[in-house]
Amino acid sequence: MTAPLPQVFKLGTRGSPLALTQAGMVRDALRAAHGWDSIEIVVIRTTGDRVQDRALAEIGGKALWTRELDRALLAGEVDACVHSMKDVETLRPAAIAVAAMLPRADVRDRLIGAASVSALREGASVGTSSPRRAAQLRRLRPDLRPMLFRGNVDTRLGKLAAGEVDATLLAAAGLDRLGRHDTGTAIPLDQMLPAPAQGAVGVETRAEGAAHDAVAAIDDAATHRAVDAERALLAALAADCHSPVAALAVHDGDTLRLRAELLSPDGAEQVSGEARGDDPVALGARLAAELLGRAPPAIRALFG
Ligand SMILES: NCc1[nH]cc(CCC(=O)O)c1CC(=O)O
Repeated sequence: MTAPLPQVFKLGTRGSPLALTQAGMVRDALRAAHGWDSIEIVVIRTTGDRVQDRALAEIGGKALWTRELDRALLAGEVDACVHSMKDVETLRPAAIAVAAMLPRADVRDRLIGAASVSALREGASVGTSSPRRAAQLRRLRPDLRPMLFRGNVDTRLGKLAAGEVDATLLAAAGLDRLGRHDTGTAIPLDQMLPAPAQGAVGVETRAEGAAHDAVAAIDDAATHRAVDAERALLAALAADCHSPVAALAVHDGDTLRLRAELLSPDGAEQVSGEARGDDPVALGARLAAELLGRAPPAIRALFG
């Protein structure tokens, strides 16, 4: 039996300004699709929100952004949860499904504090706690010094303004959603390939039931297929958040073109490649295997 839709549809989210903006976008899309006027946004504090002083990779990884939201979803306290797909583990509980993704935003990273990576002064410090961004920066410029940098977008921009670092990197998607269209300069994709799923907002529901089917009505299939390919690559690599991995799938007619890059943490070693295919999951797995097969030992040791 399928559970009926509740009177008030509850949308779970983290409480950061970006998370709330994204939840509002999902609410608006559900309202437009179904005419619902009773959608309540329920803020749930996650472990990732509480722990601000250490790199996520040290304290347990991406699950820290979803655990409390998963629990509320499975307990029926909310009907759906909104996530940045970039922050969602590839291995998810079987009773939870990604019912929809919103149309993807600008996938690039933006540099804030200099006009380009080459314009940064010799030895500049760059605030980031992303192993991918740190490795990519050092591959481009071994003199740069990545510095641990956490907190939400406004916190990071505040630390930059206070002079704690010379520059920082943030996803264009988050900046744009916060109305910060003029903050920073986009780094070209051939210099910095984004994180898998960057720029994609996903909506998870319980795998079965009316909420799943109602949310599926707002799915952007093109975004969903591309992100599925990127996440399949990540899953096949058995990557964790210590592993510097970049990936981007784009549509080329009916086929997907997936590019990916694996790096050593210091950026000294890199392996990259691309593949095309129709089945997102098979494509991600195939490119992962191909890259691992060619990866130098320093990179292969980070995976599996
Ligand atoms: N890890 C934090 C996070 N998760 C999603 C985004 C940006 C929005 C997106 O990629 O959809 C950000 C901030 C950032 O990386 O600058």
